[in-house]
Amino acid sequence: MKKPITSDQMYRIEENGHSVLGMRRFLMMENAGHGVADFIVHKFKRLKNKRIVAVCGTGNNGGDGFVASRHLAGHGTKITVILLGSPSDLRSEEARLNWGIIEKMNSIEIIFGKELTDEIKSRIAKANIILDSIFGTGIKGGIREPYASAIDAINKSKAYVLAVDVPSGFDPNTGQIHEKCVRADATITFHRLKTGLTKGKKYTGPVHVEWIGIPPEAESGVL
Ligand SMILES: NC(=O)C1=CN([C@@H]2O[C@H](COP(=O)(O)OP(=O)(O)OC[C@H]3O[C@@H](n4cnc5c(N)ncnc54)[C@H](O)[C@@H]3O)[C@@H](O)[C@H]2O)[C@@H](O)CC1
Ligand SMILES: [K+]
Repeated sequence: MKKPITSDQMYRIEENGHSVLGMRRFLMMENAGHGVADFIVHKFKRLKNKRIVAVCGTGNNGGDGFVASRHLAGHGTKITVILLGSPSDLRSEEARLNWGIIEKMNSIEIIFGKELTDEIKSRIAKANIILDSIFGTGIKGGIREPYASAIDAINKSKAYVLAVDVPSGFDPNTGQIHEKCVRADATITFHRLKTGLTKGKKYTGPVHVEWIGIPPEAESGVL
């Protein structure tokens, strides 16, 4: 197994890949989102008529959820993207780019807002598959609303839950919980294991590492 890394090391590797090697962040996000979609396609041989709900935050973890949803749209599924926030809160260029694409897709239902409305709760409750794209390596401090209620709603649902990078609420470095945490059936993490993911499977389920095309040379000077 390759050596696990901290979230800070991951950001430095990403920055080297983007700025030094020209492997742009939007390409990394494309590979991450495609990896998530591919994982679901292989896990569920028949996706037709499955209700997939991607619950997304406003950072790049959410952006991975937008990309995964776009890839899954070709499989005859019913996909809903829930953005917990406003599109104007999307922080990075790559998340905004991918939001701009799914906004134009009739095959994806989009719901957004800063509160966990009954409509959002109902979509989560009725889902067969949930992509947990609320927080990844950018998580800091206690969980605020509407995220705390969204985590509760995901944990209450009977859906298969795939955590994108880390379960939301899980500290990628220590494996500790930020008050509450998505309890995932499986986790797909990117580039390398994060150190916290080696600390027990209660919240993560089995962890799959997806290579997202960052050249190994980007690790130079970091590891
Ligand atoms: N590092 C990399 O090389 C790559 C990262 N990608 C994805 O990007 C993620 C990291 O993205 P970001 O750095 O944008 O961070 P995240 O998307 O993990 O989270 C950041 C967002 O959550 C908010 N937030 C953080 N803690 C909170 C709390 N306790 N309560 C409420 N809001 C909180 C922040 O204000 C921010 O809006 C990774 O986990 C991964 O999924 C991928 O797109 C591919 C490449
Ligand atoms: K997540």
